[in-house]
Amino acid sequence: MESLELLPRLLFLHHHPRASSSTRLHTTNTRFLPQLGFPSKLKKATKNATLRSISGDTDGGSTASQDGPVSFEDETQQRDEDRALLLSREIDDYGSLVGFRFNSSNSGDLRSGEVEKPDVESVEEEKAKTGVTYNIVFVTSEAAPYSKTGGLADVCGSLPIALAGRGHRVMVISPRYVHGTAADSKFSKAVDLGSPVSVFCFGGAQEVGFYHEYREGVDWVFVDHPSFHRPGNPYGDKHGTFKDNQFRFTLLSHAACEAPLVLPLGGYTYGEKCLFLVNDWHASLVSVLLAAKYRPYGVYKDARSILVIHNIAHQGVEPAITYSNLGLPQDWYGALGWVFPTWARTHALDTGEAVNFLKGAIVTSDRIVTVSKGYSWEITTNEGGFGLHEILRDRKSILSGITNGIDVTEWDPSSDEHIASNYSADDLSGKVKCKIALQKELGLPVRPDCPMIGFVGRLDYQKGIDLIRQAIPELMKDDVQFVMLGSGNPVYEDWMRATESIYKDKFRGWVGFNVPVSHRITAGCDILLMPSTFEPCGLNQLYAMRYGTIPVVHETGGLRDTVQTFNPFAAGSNAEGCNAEGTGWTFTPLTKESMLVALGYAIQTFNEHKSSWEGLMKRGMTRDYTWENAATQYEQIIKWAFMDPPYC
Ligand SMILES: Nc1ncnc2c1ncn2[C@@H]1O[C@H](COP(=O)(O)OP(=O)(O)O[C@H]2O[C@H](CO)[C@@H](O)[C@H](O)[C@H]2O)[C@@H](O)[C@H]1O
Repeated sequence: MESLELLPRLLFLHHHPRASSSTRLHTTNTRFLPQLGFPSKLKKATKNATLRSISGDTDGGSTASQDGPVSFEDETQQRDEDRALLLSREIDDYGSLVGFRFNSSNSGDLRSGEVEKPDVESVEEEKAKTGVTYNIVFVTSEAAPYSKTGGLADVCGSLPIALAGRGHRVMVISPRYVHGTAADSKFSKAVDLGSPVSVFCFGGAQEVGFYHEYREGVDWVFVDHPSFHRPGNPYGDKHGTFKDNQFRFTLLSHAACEAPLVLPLGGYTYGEKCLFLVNDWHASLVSVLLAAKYRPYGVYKDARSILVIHNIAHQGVEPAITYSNLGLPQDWYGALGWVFPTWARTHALDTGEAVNFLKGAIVTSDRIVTVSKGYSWEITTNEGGFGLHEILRDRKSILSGITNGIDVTEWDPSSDEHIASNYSADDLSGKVKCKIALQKELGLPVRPDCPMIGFVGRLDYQKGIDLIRQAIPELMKDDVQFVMLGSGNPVYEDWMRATESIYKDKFRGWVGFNVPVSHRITAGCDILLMPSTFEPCGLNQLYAMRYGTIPVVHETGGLRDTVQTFNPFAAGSNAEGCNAEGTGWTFTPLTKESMLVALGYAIQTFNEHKSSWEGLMKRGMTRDYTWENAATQYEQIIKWAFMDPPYC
């Protein structure tokens, strides 16, 4: 079946108007067997493990075999011999191969990086968790630990591992950001696959390479191109946002569409029947390419795409004239076409016409997911949709919200290597040691009794820094300490430095991006403040609760969904607050006054009601933050996506 599945692709190569690009790739690359698109290097390794043994399809097998027809008995014998290679396969109701597992020890030489050796029982156990397994391809501009500016990286660094752990075959594709610094070592285990492809966009053929690392059950694939090799973060540097981001992420999207077809990861391509999880605007072109460039030629007709919106404020909007650069058929302009409202136009002759990448994916993807239920509703409102609310309302029937999980191994106070002392809900004694160590590190007076408030995040309008700025003079009158870690808008960075010099004994502003320090603040503080103007999910409040640090948050999006306000009078509670409810405080409206009231409650409870405070800490620390729950929900949405016909 694998061979049959590849057929449409081959037809496409002959009939596609842009066949020149892709055809050259497949027919001139001597690493590929002409009839199947399999690398010649694999011929030896798969000599016994013919394609028939993978698909169970005898027709497909005879087409595929290099050694002539093989009888059923021979085939069975071969299957037994190759048992170490092929552990299980998954065929859907239509006979298509939808998933398989194989023992990479036989093909270890083909797989770069670490070699996983699953045993048959554990693989079967994993598969039992899900019933059906899928080939899932995450496309993202950042994935921890390789690249990170925020929560997108956290999600794309940990959800794939959770899904792979449940038996799916999972690939993550993101750019290979290297620029000759120590940070490049994060990519050092990824090896060059030696299979560059040419993609057509921006007026010509652009050659991109692929690097690969197999880690924790996931194929981490990095798209290599000179435009990803420059100082700064994935989106910009000290001079601002890179001006060629549309080019860079168009490359990523084109490369991501080719990867499942051409990269023999662990010996086999992912093939056409895969599920693309496209994250935010940087990957949004994938959904449009599937519908406009591939599917009309029979390629990816069995694939589906799901758009995951982590932040609707960033949409990838560029002048309409850039459409012709994107490598899309001219008559698909409408998918990305976008007109700014009159008030947002810059001058009288401005027609407001633009291309909007995120809109393109909202229109063409098969399902849409946001990172919390609350946010999935908010983006359909005038206030929360950033201009896309009406289109989202139209697609409401395929819009869902799934609250993020977190990496509970990286964020575990009982084993965290970044913090001064480990602790858990059963033994909280280490937490105060973390606080003392943090106060020492920051040069603040060492006072375990003084409530310490923390903030960690991008210094961006979204994160409510203006509210903190307004509230600081009043807050600093209280007996508190406040530490902020963040980078971003230079205005806010300067303000943090200036505030530190005014309140030397109370305030610290750490300008920069520093993961170990973020762990130490999360562990050392008593309270974490998140006055976000909007927050699709928010991860820091989850990290905080897991570390026994009480979140005080604006009641919005995922913050409202995940933080429950403390209620000392819940049914059955006694004077000591036993059986009380809640894990923090939420406030609304988004004003300085209501934020200070919520902070006041938190400070008072910390100072005067120790047992209630401990209850708050323990309730937060013992919650389930794993990805299991979210992964199950993603599986459901994937299943629904495959039940419906694809967008075309
Ligand atoms: N200066 C710094 N030093 C070290 N670490 C820093 C840091 N600044 C931020 N971080 C880290 O970056 C991550 C930020 O995650 P968030 O979810 O809070 O926000 P973000 O807005 O980036 O993500 C978007 O995507 C995520 C994922 O879906 C949603 O939760 C969120 O609401 C949405 O806005 C956390 O791991 C945090 O610790």
